[in-house]
Amino acid sequence: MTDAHTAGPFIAAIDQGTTSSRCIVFDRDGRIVSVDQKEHEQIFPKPGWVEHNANEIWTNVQEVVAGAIEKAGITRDDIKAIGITNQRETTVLWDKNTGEPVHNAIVWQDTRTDALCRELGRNVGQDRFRRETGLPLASYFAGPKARWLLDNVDGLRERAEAGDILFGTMDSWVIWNLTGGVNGGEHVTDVTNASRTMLMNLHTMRWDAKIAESIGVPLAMLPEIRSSAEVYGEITGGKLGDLLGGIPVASALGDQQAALFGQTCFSEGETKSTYGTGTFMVMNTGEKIINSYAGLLTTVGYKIGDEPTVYALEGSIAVTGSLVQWMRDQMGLVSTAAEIETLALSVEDNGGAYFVPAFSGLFAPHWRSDARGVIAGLTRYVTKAHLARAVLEATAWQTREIADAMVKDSGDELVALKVDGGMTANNLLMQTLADVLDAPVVRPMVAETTCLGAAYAAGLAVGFWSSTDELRANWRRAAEWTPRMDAATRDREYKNWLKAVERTMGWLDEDES
Ligand SMILES: Nc1ncnc2c1ncn2[C@@H]1O[C@H](COP(=O)(O)OP(=O)(O)O)[C@@H](O)[C@H]1O
Ligand SMILES: O=P(O)(O)OC[C@H](O)CO
Repeated sequence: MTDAHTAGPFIAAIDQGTTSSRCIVFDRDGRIVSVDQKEHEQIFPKPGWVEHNANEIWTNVQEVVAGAIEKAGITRDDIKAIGITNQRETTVLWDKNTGEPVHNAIVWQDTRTDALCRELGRNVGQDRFRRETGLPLASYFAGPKARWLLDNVDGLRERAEAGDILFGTMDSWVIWNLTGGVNGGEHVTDVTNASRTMLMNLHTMRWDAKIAESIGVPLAMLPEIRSSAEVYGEITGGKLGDLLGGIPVASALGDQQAALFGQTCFSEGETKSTYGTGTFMVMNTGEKIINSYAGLLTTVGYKIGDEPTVYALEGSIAVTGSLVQWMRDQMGLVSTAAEIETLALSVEDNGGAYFVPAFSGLFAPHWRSDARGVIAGLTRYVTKAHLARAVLEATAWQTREIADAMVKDSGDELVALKVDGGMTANNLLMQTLADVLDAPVVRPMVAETTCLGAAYAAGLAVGFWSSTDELRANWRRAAEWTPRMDAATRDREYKNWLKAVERTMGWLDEDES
């Protein structure tokens, strides 16, 4: 246990993320009692394709849950409930009779459905998808990934139509396995995860039969859509049956929505941004569904049991922390992610260089799958230290573009930004962010807001916490960065950034993917 004075009971949360799975045990004050984490393999079969082995993920989930319980030195009687949060959109199909995935899971970053999305745009029209699902047609979302599997795995469509194949994002896969798997596992998803499939109607909160038909996904394979905080079932399955049998599985939220919840952004207009592999800024828009005209996603923020649905606007950036990883692993420019800050601090500025990491096209607010990465403004003056600056600035400027879009769509000014995620350890980045946003940036004491949000939702579902007001009292500021950049510099740099963004577009031709 991290704190000798921490007393039970506790809530556990599983975060099934893009690069790793972790389990965290929290106490009633929302403090971390123990953590266990395990990375899984990233599989790149072709350029632009990214897969995960869903069996490896399930094995890791069981190990980290057992690991966190052991590290906390507690037993099943000390745990009141377990919550789930997960990388969103990543899609797995499995045979309900054997529990075996029919293919590796297709990850959210995977661009193999680009051509399919363009075809759907021509045949059905962009507007229809945006209006009903809140999402632009893009390879990012789950529905087209399921269609790709149905078209490319031999005999799969017939098996799916016969009702033998189940579809899930990672929440569904984990919950089904936790609650019994082939022996009666619950096939459910929550409204936040369902809102990323491109198959759920945002207005009715049900699967949209016409949209599903136009994408080519049989309704028979889809899970039941439930709220984000309620008991879906009890742990009975796998290795965890003996250790934690009977513990209620009581929440599910996509990881960015969980972070919104963990940051206690419960009021309309409150906004958080999470800096990990990618970056995701999410604004609570209350019970209002705001159609985006500025390139954001309209999505579900959360739904607690029978309470009304809370909606959100989201700006998703595909590549931020993964650019730092790329500089480390592919370019060898630094040996650890943290070193990028030391290298960047060895120079005053970016030396005129701008790095737009459009590795999977550009997500919000552009949604351009034909874009590819660019380093603009190169001269012989530029050193690797300037590039390190440009790498960090890329995250800040991409956030600025999203913040501008949020102001346009919501009409609300950004008063302050709550941040979390691995990259917030970088002080230079956080200062640059405050500078380019011209707004304060604040980080809470518990930076593991994703797991915390899932724990909060599970705790509310079983009465461990009584209300969101009680949760709000747990939020404590750990650090704050205030803007220091003068307006003229900010405007000049933003203009240069936007020029560099222009240069990424149209790199791929219509017939390329
Ligand atoms: N000090 C740092 N400076 C810049 N980037 C960092 C730093 N520390 C970690 N990162 C980046 O943050 C990401 C990890 O953050 P995390 O929140 O664990 O991500 P995820 O949940 O997406 O796996 C990695 O992409 C890594 O490159
Ligand atoms: O697992 P993360 O933190 O990289 O988050 C991934 C997002 O949910 C993708 O939409």
